This record gives sequence, structure tokens and C-alpha cells, in this order.
Amino acid sequence: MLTIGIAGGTGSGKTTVVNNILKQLDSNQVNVLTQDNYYHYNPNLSFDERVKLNYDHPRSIDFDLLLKHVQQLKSGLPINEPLYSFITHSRTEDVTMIQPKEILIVEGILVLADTELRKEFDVKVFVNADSDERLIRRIRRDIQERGRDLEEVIERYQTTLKPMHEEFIQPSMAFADIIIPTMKKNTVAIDVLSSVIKNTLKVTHN
Ligand SMILES: Nc1ncnc2c1ncn2[C@@H]1O[C@H](COP(=O)(O)OP(=O)(O)O)[C@@H](O)[C@H]1O
Ligand SMILES: O=c1ccn([C@@H]2O[C@H](COP(=O)(O)O)[C@@H](O)[C@H]2O)c(=O)[nH]1
Repeated sequence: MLTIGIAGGTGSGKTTVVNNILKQLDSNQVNVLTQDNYYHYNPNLSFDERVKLNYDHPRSIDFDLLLKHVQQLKSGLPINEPLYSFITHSRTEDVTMIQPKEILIVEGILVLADTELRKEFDVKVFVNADSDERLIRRIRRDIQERGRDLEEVIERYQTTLKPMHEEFIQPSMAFADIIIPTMKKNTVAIDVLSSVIKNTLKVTHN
């Protein structure tokens, strides 16, 4: 199995990059695990308490479970991926059963920041955009898709998102094999990454 880690700050365009890569590959060959689905389960906290949590610190992610699931898939076993809700700030009751496939993409803000998880990746990618651009994208997306208001996004940006980005996420770019700049639509980078994946699969099949 070819395992690819795709990291980058919030709003950098990770999901967009993954979706564009998927368009160039056979969907029967690829699984995508999203780090967002592995936020710790906090059933004992109230909604107001969950809103106040720092969701950009590595401690907020259940990396043990994510690592276990990556290793399980790599050893040919299916997993039940949890499903997270940004609206309730909580893991839902639902899971998605995932069968192993030839390519595994793991995407999320901190996937290159965790030492053990990082070791599992054959290709490490960092999606990079300036902070002002990412903040603008984040404001738009969180208001349109994640039920936030402007004040909440700005408050989170100043208190946790920006300091955590500087401490944990941006430094993890140093571990990347490929850096994708996404200040504009970047079809060349998508083509390069898709070719790397297709060529690796060809070599494995021969
Ligand atoms: N290269 C780009 N140029 C302009 N807008 C982009 C680009 N990549 C992503 N976006 C937009 O920015 C927002 C966040 O992108 P997304 O892929 O969800 O980022 P991430 O998964 O890194 O948080 C989305 O609304 C998306 O359409
Ligand atoms: O309950 C939550 C959990 C996380 N977040 C924010 O999500 C982003 C990571 O998602 P991306 O898709 O990579 O942007 C992270 O910066 C957290 O602050 C949230 O708002 N609520």
C-alpha cells in the first residue's frame, strides 16, 4: 500500500488538493482518512465547554486511534472510521467501515507533526498558503459550512489557531517531500503528485 500524508494549515486547501487528486485516480484504488474525524471524544463535556477547547493542539487529536487505523489498513484489515461533527464539536454515533485499498491518503493540519504517524507515510506533502489568505478562506467556510459567526472565528484564530499553527503546523513543513503552494489554483502540483502516485502503482504492479 502507498501511504501519503497531506498536512497544511487550516484553509490552506488540503481537502481541495485531495479532491483534485481523487479526480485523477480510480476511486476503487484510494482511501482517504481525515484527521478531523479523530478529535478526542468528549461526551462528558457540555456544548459550551466543548466550544472552548483548543482544537489546533496535537493533544486534541486521538493520534493513538488514527495510528492504529493506518497500521490496520496497511496490514490488510478493515477499520471503522469515526465521524466528527463540527456543528456539535463532537464525535457522532456513526462510523464508516473502510476496506484496505492500494492507496491511503491521510490528511489533516497535524498529520506531519506527529512523529509516529509521520513514520507511516511513503510520501509527505505540505499544502502551503499565506496566513491572511487562509484566514479569509476559514472565515468564509466556517460561516457558510460550519455554523460559526465572525466573532467566533476571529476569537479562535487569535487565541488558539494562530499560536498553534506557528508552534506545531508550519514547522512540520520541514518534514515534507513535496510542498504545494495554493495561493492560486495549482494544477501543475496536482498533476505532479498524481503522476508520482500512478508511477509508484505501476512499479508495484510490475
Ligand atoms: N487554490 C485555491 N485558491 C482559492 N481558493 C481555494 C484554493 N484551495 C482551496 N480554496 C478554498 O478555500 C477554502 C478552504 O479550502 P479547503 O480545501 O477546505 O482547506 P483545508 O482542508 O486545508 O482546511 C474552500 O472554500 C476552498 O474552496
Ligand atoms: O470542533 C471543532 C474541531 C475543529 N475545529 C477546527 O477545524 C480546523 C481543522 O480543520 P480543517 O478542515 O483543516 O480546516 C482546526 O483549525 C480547528 O480549529 C473547529 O472549529 N471545531
